[in-house]
Order: sequence, then C-alpha cells, then structure tokens
Amino acid sequence: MPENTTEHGQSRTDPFVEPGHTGYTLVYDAADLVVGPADADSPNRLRRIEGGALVVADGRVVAVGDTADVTREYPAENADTAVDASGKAVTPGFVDPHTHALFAGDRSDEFARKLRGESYQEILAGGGGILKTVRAVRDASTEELAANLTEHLDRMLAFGTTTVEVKSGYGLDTETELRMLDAIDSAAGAHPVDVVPTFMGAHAVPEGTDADDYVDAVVEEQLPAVAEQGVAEFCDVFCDEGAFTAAQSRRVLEAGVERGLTPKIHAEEFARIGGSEVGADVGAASADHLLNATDEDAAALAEAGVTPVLLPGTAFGLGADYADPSLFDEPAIASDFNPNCYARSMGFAATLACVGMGMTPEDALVAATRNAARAVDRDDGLGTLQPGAPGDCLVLDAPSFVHVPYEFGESTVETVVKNGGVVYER
Ligand SMILES: N=CN[C@@H](CCC(=O)O)C(=O)O
Ligand SMILES: [Zn+2]
Repeated sequence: MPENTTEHGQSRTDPFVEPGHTGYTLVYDAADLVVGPADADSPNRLRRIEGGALVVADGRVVAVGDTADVTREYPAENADTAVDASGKAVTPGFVDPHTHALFAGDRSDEFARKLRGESYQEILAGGGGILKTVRAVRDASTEELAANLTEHLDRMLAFGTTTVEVKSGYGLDTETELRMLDAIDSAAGAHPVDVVPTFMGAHAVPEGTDADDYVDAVVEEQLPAVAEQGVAEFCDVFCDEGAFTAAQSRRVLEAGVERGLTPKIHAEEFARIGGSEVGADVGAASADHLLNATDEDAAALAEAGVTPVLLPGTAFGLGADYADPSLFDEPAIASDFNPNCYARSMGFAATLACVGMGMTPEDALVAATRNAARAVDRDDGLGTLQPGAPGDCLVLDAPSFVHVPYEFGESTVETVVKNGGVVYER
C-alpha cells in the first residue's frame, strides 16, 4: 500500500487545497494523457496532452495540463502521492455500465454445450442458463455472495474498472433478490470500486411460473420491498423472446419509476420485440445489447436521450453478429460480465468493439468511459479527467491509450487511482 493512503487506498479527505499547498495527488510526465472527449468543434475526437500532468484533491481533479505548468502550482515534492508516468499513457478509469457480476455456481458446461450447437435460449428454456444460476444463488448465503462479488471487483479493478453497475436478477423471489442487493451493498461498502446497484427481478420467468403471474409478483411484492429498503438505483428488465414481452417489460419499468427507480432495459438481443420503443417511452437511462436494433430503434433512443449500451463480449461469446455502432449516437460499451459472458475486462470489450464492431480506438475509449458514465446517469464528469471530475485514472504500461484495445488477451493497466488514492499497482 503506498504511503498516505487509507486501508482501501482512498485519498485522505483533506479539505480542498489551494495551489502550492499539500494534500493532493499528482500524476506527472504522462506520454499521453487522455482528458476525455474533445470539444464539439475540435477536429480530434479526444483531448490528449503529451507530457501531461493531473492533480487530484479531495477526490476530484483540480488541475490538468502540461507537466511544467501544472507542477509550478502543484510541485511533486508537496504532493501526498506523486506518480511518475514517464513514457506511459494515462486515461480516465473505466466505467462498466452493465454487469451481472454477483452470482454463484458454475456454468462452464454450457460453454461446451453452446459450442456443440445448443442455443442460449434452448439452454434457458430447459432450466439451464439464468435458471441454473438462480438455483445456486438461492442456495448460497449472503456472505458467500458478497465474497464472490468482492473477488470479481478485485479483478475488475486490476483491469482498470473504477465504477461498475451490478444487477440482481438471480434470485427471482423477494427474499433472494433482497439478499443479492444486500450482498452488493456490503461488498461495495468495503471496496474501492464504486458500485451502482440495479434491481432486475424481471431477468427470467422462474420455473413452473406463469410469466404474467411472475410480473405481478415483481410489481406488487419485489419492487415495493426493494424501494423501501433503498438498495437499488435502477430497475432493469430482460425484454426478449423467452423472457418478458414488451408489454410486461413496460409494466415493470413503469412500476419501478413510480417507486423511484430509473429504468434500464435489455433490448433487441435475440429478437426485435419492441424493447427500444419501451425504453424510449419510459425514459430509460440505457437500452442494452441492441444486436437486432434497427435505424428506427436507434432514432427513438436518441430522441428520448437513452444511452445505447453495446456488449461486444456477449456477441463474441455467443458467436452472434455484433451490434452495429454506426446506428447509434454516442454508444457506450460494457463487459456484460455474467456466467454466460465470463469477461471482466473493459480493455477486452474495447478490443472487441474495435475489431468486431468496427469502432475506432478513440470511440471505444469514449464508449468505455464518458458514454458509459451516462448509461448510469452520472453527469459529474465521471469518465473524463476534466477539472471537477472524480479523480479516477489509470496509468498504463504503454505509451498511448491505443494500447488498451491493441494489446488484447492481457491488461495494460499498471496503476489505478481512485478518488486520488492509489488503489492498485501491478
Ligand atoms: N440476456 C440476459 N441477461 C444476461 C445474461 C445472464 C445469464 O445468462 O446469466 C446478459 O445480459 O447477457
Ligand atoms: Zn445483462
């Protein structure tokens, strides 16, 4: 653990410092400091500074610019922590806006079954897939669930994720959905990664249950209990063939809005059944997957200000056609880490976004940071390193940010700074 950091490596909570005073973290001499998306009128997609420096105080970026200029006001010798980034790229921490990172059990057998030709939906219809994980989660204690999530958060942090959304949805009854959300809360409270909790009771129809009856239970029992406990920020639904219809999805999300939960929707993943339209109508923060979305869907989402979240790892793992990013305004990308998509790395998602979906490295980086922050309704500069933004950044063992997607199969992340504290060093 570096000096001047707390148990979890968080920065000291000194009051906001005046220039020249102590109480700040400095990252300096970066070969390629990526501040974030450039101004709309700039010819470049990203604002990048060669030889750049960054200062974080009280958890927020307070200065960014050329190292000589920045260190005149914030010298290295006065810093609580000074990180020499010579020859290295520095980027905002990754925001992963779609995961099912809390689960139990093992579904590696299904990987082999899918390779032999069984489809995801056939496996689900036969009681496997999500339903297999539901059985394992119901059997696990809340402590075991929290420990599982902590292990995944550790790995995600090492891969550069500093904010992650995590869904419930493997309980499918009030007690287990609440236990999942409690486990998310307890793992999150003891971990440097910021965790955004999402209630997803409408993830699958439990075995032996009528779908409409189950939607009644989600709306009348689960949602009120979740809202009363204040343990979720978003409400999500799997709107697809073999899961919930557009009408059922609308009902769940509208009920969530009434209870103060912001909607999200899994839309047009396997079949185009109207999820985008529902997402647009209910004012969802994001519509996710979108493999089968059309121009019309993309236009509806754009008009309603819904962030499209593309999940290239899912298509890769399923051997399916990727979503088409050119349809969408400012798409985000996410890992979709879950037992069906065992990929915790946003760097890998960025590689697939480039190689599989045809995004540029610039677009992939913005998708994994600023646009991903929008998908979880964060508008405080998260996903950028502009002054005022959270002090979450990555120092890469590489000379430019392009190495994030370029070096696939391994991670370029050498140091992770969260709220100004060094929380991971390789
Ligand atoms: N498609 C629905 N839900 C998850 C998969 C969950 C699972 O298979 O366990 C997803 O977003 O990919
Ligand atoms: Zn999902």
